[in-house]
Amino acid sequence: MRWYVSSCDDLHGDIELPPNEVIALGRSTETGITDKSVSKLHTLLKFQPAKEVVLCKQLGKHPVIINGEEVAKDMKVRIGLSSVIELIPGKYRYTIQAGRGGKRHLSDSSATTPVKKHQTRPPSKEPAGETVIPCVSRDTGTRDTSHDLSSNTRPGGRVSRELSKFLLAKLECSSSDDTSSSPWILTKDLIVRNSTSKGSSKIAAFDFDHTLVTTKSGRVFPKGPDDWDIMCPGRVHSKLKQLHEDGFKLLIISNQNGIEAKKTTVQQFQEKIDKVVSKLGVPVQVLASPRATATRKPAPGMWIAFEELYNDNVPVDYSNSFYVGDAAGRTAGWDLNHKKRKDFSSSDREFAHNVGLAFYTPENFFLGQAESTQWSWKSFYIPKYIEENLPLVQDSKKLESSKQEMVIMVGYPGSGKSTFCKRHLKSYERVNLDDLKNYNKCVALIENSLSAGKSVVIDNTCPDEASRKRYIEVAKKYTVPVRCFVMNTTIDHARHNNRFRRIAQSGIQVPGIAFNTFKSRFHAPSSSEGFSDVLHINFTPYFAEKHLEELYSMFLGS
Ligand SMILES: Nc1ncnc2c1ncn2[C@@H]1O[C@H](COP(=O)(O)OP(=O)(O)OP(=O)(O)O)[C@@H](O)[C@H]1O
Repeated sequence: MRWYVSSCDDLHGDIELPPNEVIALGRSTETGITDKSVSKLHTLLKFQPAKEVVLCKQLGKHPVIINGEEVAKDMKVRIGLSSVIELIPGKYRYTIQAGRGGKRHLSDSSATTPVKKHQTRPPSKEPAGETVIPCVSRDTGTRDTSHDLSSNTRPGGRVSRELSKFLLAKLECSSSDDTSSSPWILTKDLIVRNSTSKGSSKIAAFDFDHTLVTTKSGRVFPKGPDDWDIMCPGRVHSKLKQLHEDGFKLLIISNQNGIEAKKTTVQQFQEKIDKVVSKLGVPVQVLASPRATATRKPAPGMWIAFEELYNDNVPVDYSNSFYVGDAAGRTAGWDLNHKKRKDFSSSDREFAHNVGLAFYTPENFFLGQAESTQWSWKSFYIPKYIEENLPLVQDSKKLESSKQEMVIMVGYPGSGKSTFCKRHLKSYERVNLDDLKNYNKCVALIENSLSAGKSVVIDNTCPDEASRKRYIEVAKKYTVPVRCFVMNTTIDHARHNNRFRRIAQSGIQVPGIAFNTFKSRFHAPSSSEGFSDVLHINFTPYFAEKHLEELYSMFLGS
């Protein structure tokens, strides 16, 4: 399969990306770009067929925008098919395409290779600081109002069978309730309203609030159960009717966070959906998530449940299916008039990416407006850490000491402290406030262990001097040296771990405020507090099973 870079603005024919060779994209007679803000060697591209990625390095002094994210000079990123590169923000847009045939030309079939092969400054080895930007659904940046889904290059869904099975087993959801004539199936993790339409390989899936319905009052959140209206009614009605006639199964996939937050009830949601579905006048299946487990978008649980339980065992044709949602990560002023507020998140776009569906915004899908390229992913995206391969600890310092000691861990909730202690300080007594419930019990366990000659590790967040001092005092009493291990995990990464713990291990999800509290209290530990050494621990991912790594590598929200 050959890969190409295509000008979205039809500036010239497609440029083939030769495998494992570096080419430059920039100002040249061949590209026709004369704009001085584009350098001659603006962006270097290297197609790596074995990894199915294109490595991009930015050389021009102005940043490029890749999939909505700014990439500064000298930064490298890896991108996939359908990724969009803007050489300068909003201008000279290119997309990565694949094809089996020869070179395609958008406008000039006689175009020669339009950029010079770059010989003098090839990227050296892949840098530690390389960022990975996931490839995106083909809507991004390309003007696509026709929804010709046949050109989607994505081969199929992204979720493996193992992960599907794993998550389905975790979720409380069921395929049917034979004892009831109601279309509703209510379980802890999923609210389902069955439709009369049969399963289909073609799925037209939609978010609910602010995609199919809006509030009558104009508020973001409805004032009450009757504060709703169909979005741009004419367009939505005709589009859904057409899709239904064309054999698409219509599906709503919606987070209903208000239920867990007790702002609304399941019954109120059911009443609203009944009215909306009746007003839409076409059969629509509804799946909604009442709590923040694997069914909460962007996690893939609702889609997995749909595919496995609610599509009459008909396999989904991903080249003919898509998802439309308003949570697209667009920045403020993304519209033509620069008036629109920023999207509250990118969870719809992330959800579509996780499961492998093409993604559209409602403005593009229903109103035919060009997709804005002003967007970015809002959730943490982990593969860059997996690929960075940082050493666990700098300078090959020893983790377990041969002499008795106390280690105090410091790090955000969810930063991986407990996992680290269990894996790397196995012979130490682990003292955890969450397990023991109070400080006195912690001190008792520390004293017992130290007097028995055993090393201890304090596995609490310990953000500031005061929270560490009380443990250092106990160590002093036993004349045992103390080291401090600080987790380098960032706040966003820790939030990601927190979601992963809830989804994969049905563990606790620490409330969001705990992260901000840690951040505001954090005071970097120093040897002046009485530490014989302070070590910085890099988060080093480890997974016992492949499907867990797969889940961890997805967008999970926060
Ligand atoms: N090295 C790792 N590789 C893969 N997953 C990890 C790793 N470290 C932690 N995790 C996952 O991240 C989540 C949080 O990890 P862990 O419970 O160790 O954090 P913590 O800092 O002890 O959190 P808390 O302070 O809230 O108790 C868990 O689901 C865990 O499985």
